Amino acid sequence: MTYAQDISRCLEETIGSGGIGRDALDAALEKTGPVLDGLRARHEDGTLPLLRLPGRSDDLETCRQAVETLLRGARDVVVFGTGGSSLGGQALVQLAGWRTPGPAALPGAEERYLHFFDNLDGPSLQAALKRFDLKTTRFIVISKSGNTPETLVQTLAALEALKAAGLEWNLAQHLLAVTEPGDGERNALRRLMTYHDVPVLEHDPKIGGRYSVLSAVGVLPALVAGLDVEALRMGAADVLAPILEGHPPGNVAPAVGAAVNLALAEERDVNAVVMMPYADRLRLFSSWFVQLWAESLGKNGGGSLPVAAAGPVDQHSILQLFLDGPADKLFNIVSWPSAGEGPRVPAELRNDSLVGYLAGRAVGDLTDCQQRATAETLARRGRPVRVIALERLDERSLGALLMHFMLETIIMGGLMGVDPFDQPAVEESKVLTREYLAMM
Ligand SMILES: O=P(O)(O)OC[C@H]1O[C@H](O)[C@H](O)[C@@H](O)[C@@H]1O
Repeated sequence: MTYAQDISRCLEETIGSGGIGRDALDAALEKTGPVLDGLRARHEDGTLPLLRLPGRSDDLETCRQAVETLLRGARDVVVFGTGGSSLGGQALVQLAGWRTPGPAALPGAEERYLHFFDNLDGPSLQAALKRFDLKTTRFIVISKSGNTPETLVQTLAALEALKAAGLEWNLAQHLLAVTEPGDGERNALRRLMTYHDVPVLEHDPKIGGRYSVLSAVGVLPALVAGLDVEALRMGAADVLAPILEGHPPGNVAPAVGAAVNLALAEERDVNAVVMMPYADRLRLFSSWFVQLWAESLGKNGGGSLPVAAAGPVDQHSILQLFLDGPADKLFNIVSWPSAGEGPRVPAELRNDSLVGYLAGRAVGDLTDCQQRATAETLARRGRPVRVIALERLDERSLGALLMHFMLETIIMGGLMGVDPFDQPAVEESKVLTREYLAMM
């Protein structure tokens, strides 16, 4: 396994009354049994294609070719898409160093820059389209439905800018889209792309946006960033295997995680879940998790509030509240073997009265100790903490982490009796937005 899950500090026997009893955990775990059976059945009959993705590689070649073509002569790659059509890709490419402090270019021989426009904002879009050298700019447009107005408006603006720059004759070189199959009757993005002869990759209609990170939706940006996408899928397969092999729930890490969540909610009124990785390269993983957990489980008056945090930086902002505020949260600390990593403080400073304690230590030594200290301090305060310790920080373990939380979320949906794949409530404001637009 590419990670170890430690839930000991979620238990009453370790942290006192803030934790759950073994009986409550066992009862919750037992409830996951039928949900796991259901997942196995859906893998078998193919009705949940997310579960088939880890075992597939046939589609990766298509993605690779599309990216290779798109990148010819490219300097800037812009990804349009929002929510599940963007956050997974962002979480993946951050592993390659994207949006970590330092130079903005992607690592690699050529100078290449990646930009995700996942929020709609007129002035920033206009300024960017003006500043990009459109001859060397490429657009990857991702929308499952093909009808999300944010993404459509961005794409239409980019098309106009490309035309104004005299590049209308070569739009197929500048754009690549991912959307559901269909004839364009109901899918505006597909119709637009077909009209302009832009290549389109298929988005499986049965893989919802927030579960699509392992599909072309995440794979395309990952390939642009030079990541090993096969390893990503392998990591996901590692997590899925115990479910498909019919292991008891206690041996299925995502089932254990879901059981802990359920028992803490029912027994200890826990209503928030904090995701706190100790790595710059996992900060956007937390953002991806927020959408996954919130949209999947926030239903019928239930669900717990996902909070994206990061260590050690948030020790200097929100940790006070975590330790001493309401005792209503589960903390997930994601660690990796950082000890020995990064620059080292000169050993000669060992006798310095103020920094001597850092002498000879690598930066990673400090973050490793901080991560352990935070987990332990929370536990000593009676706050439930789960530690997910990655064996390494690489594609395989990130694939595992992503799959773990997709499965944990789906299992949690089963335990709560909600459909983890829909988001009916948000549709209402979309309808109202259209009404307001019509009245303007
Ligand atoms: O991929 P799209 O169809 O454009 O959808 C993008 C996003 O927008 C919607 O509002 C949903 O709430 C999200 O679950 C979805 O990921």
